[in-house]
Amino acid sequence: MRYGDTTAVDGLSLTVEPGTVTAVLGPNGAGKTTTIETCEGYRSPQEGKVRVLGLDPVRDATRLRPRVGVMLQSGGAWSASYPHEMLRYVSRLYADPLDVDALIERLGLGTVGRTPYRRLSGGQQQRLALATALVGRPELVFLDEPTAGLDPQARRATWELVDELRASGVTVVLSTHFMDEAERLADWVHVLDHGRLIASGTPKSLTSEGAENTLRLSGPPGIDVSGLLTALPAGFQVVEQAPGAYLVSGTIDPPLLQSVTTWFAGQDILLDGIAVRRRTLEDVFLDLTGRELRS
Ligand SMILES: Nc1ncnc2c1ncn2[C@@H]1O[C@H](COP(=O)(O)OP(=O)(O)OP(=O)(O)O)[C@@H](O)[C@H]1O
Repeated sequence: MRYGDTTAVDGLSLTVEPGTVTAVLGPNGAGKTTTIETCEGYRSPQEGKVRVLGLDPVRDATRLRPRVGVMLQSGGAWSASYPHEMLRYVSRLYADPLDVDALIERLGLGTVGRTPYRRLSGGQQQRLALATALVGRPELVFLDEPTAGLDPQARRATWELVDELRASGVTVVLSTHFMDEAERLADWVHVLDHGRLIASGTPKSLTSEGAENTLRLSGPPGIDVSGLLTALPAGFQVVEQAPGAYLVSGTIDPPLLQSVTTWFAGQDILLDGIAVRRRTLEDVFLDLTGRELRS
């Protein structure tokens, strides 16, 4: 997929298994939305082939529309419409829709019935977009950043809905910038960068590759950790990830933990947090895509 001189999606090849939740991850501009919108039939690729439920998303759009739910990153709503009105209208386009009132309650939109779409908060607009994607009982749902801008309660409610969709056999493809969300929800994760697939696997397989776990320390900022590095066996890494937050990577075992705390005691530094954790998907993501801010 090219936009002028920009190649947004570049030789990407991936498959989504029916009945699973797949997360598409990647830094800003990686090509996630373009990929998803191409699968939704909103964009035609200049090269390559897309099949959704065995059909061509552009040529067979009329056959696909009743079977596919779409939540766009933004837009897609009539600005003057009320949430109930809009959802009821959309529901009537489907043969066997969900109960609109129940869905409205479920997504916490019961109290905003008389507020036009344009005056809803960003999070309420997101929830209405999610309801619109689900009301037709789709077999396959595309959710582009479904929890962006949601408060923690709404985020959890969305996660539960996605769990239920999977339990009822619906296939879910979502993009997200929340690594904990991908780890919590996804059966399969695809990481894109510069329009290419750079990693693919279950959250568990991706996080168990490389270092087994990490040691996270918190204490005063700006400690010179080069001395600690020399006190540890070869092959370990120590970085100050954020002011006062230190990460030791390598195989963390009890003697290693002892070496670390002994070194800090020798420096007369009192740490206020020590935690041994396995690598998170966020660690993997930053390793794969770098820590620098993208332009
Ligand atoms: N309509 C367009 N015209 C020109 N360039 C575009 C257009 N849409 C996207 N792009 C470019 O294509 C690339 C991929 O964009 P895309 O929106 O697919 O990325 P993304 O991974 O979804 O990003 P984000 O996480 O910021 O939503 C970017 O470089 C973007 O600037």
